[in-house]
Amino acid sequence: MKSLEVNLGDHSYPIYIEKDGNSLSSFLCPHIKGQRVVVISNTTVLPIFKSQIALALTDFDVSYYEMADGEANKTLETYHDIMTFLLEQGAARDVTLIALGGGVVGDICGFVAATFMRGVNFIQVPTTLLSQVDSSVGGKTAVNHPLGKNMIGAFYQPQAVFISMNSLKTLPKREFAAGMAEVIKYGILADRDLFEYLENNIAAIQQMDDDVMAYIIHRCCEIKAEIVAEDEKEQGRRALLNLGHTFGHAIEAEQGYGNWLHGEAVAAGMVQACQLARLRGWINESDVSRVITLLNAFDLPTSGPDSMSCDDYIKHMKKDKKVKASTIRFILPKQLGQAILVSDVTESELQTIL
Ligand SMILES: NC(=O)c1ccc[n+]([C@@H]2O[C@H](COP(=O)([O-])OP(=O)(O)OC[C@H]3O[C@@H](n4cnc5c(N)ncnc54)[C@H](O)[C@@H]3O)[C@@H](O)[C@H]2O)c1
Ligand SMILES: O=C(O)C(=O)C[C@@H](O)[C@H](O)[C@H](O)COP(=O)(O)O
Ligand SMILES: [Zn+2]
Repeated sequence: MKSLEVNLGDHSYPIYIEKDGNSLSSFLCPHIKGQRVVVISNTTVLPIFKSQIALALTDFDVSYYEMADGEANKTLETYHDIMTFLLEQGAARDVTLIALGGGVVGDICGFVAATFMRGVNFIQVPTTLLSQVDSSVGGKTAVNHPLGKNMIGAFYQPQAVFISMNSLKTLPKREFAAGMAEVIKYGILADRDLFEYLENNIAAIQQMDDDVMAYIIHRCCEIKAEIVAEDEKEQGRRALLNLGHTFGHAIEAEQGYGNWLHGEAVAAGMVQACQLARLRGWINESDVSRVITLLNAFDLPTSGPDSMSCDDYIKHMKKDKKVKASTIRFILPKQLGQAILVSDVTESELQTIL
């Protein structure tokens, strides 16, 4: 068992990382405040882990909410259904919500927790690689709007994050790859050594070698925890975690939520960001090729959908949350391992790379 802390003063919390999930009960229970627990999960994940979570929660009064699977259900309608379920179950301010699943479940459960009776306790138990390295940490909670990704949400931190690497064993290959896109993102934006470690350990990652995955998950959580501790509400540096997302969110919204997985859209978006940086002479052709080669190793897309025009991207990117004074802002790599926020990308530059 490894653990690290997200240092946020009076709302600091631990991230536990374990290989087999055996300590679920001993690490989870101290973070549950009352007797009532509602586990929010989905129709794919709950059947796999219900007996394990039920065993860990034998001392509590537990109910389960199973949402439909998929990004297309990260909506206000599902949010409303969960609220109705909580009220019908008689949940009160002393309830603890547990998000058991990937980023979709985590984001929606977090938003419910932030707003049910103006805020209740919640714990993240992420079961996908993407949610273990990214979405369960940092307190961004949200649902999608047809006009834009994560448009309705709140910053609301969990009480704890419990990662069992064992859960990756049942994860479909395509979902594992989508998680690798966010892993590669950390290498590009913050840690050249991590990027090189990924390049040097492709086979071990593909085989989900325990030690290699433990290192990767821990390092990604460490980078995210450090950035979030410095800038919880994205007033500055946290925006760097959005590398690839300005383009990626446009792809997800334009293609219809769930058709491109979030990680796949981010992969294509990171290549587009690298190409913009290359155009400006910041990173060289060989760095762009290294990013593409690494993404290719996990069968991730390295360009956007052929059907999308530059205008299609711009239409969505104009609604991006980083827009300031009507200007679309992008995260671009200065070099491998360092990224910056830029506000002066021209339409002509976009036309060139898209
Ligand atoms: N809040 C944040 O900071 C943040 C960060 C990154 C991504 N996100 C959001 O996260 C979402 C993507 O998350 P995701 O990639 O985890 O997708 P997801 O939640 O849709 O999970 C992917 C698929 O894997 C299934 N699954 C989950 N765990 C499993 C397991 N152990 N075994 C078998 N199947 C399993 C799910 O049912 C689903 O079908 C997007 O909505 C994205 O916007 C949020
Ligand atoms: O935690 C963050 O900050 C991130 O940007 C992480 C991203 O990987 C994640 O997809 C996030 O949900 C995007 O945030 P948004 O504010 O662009 O919706
Ligand atoms: Zn993301």
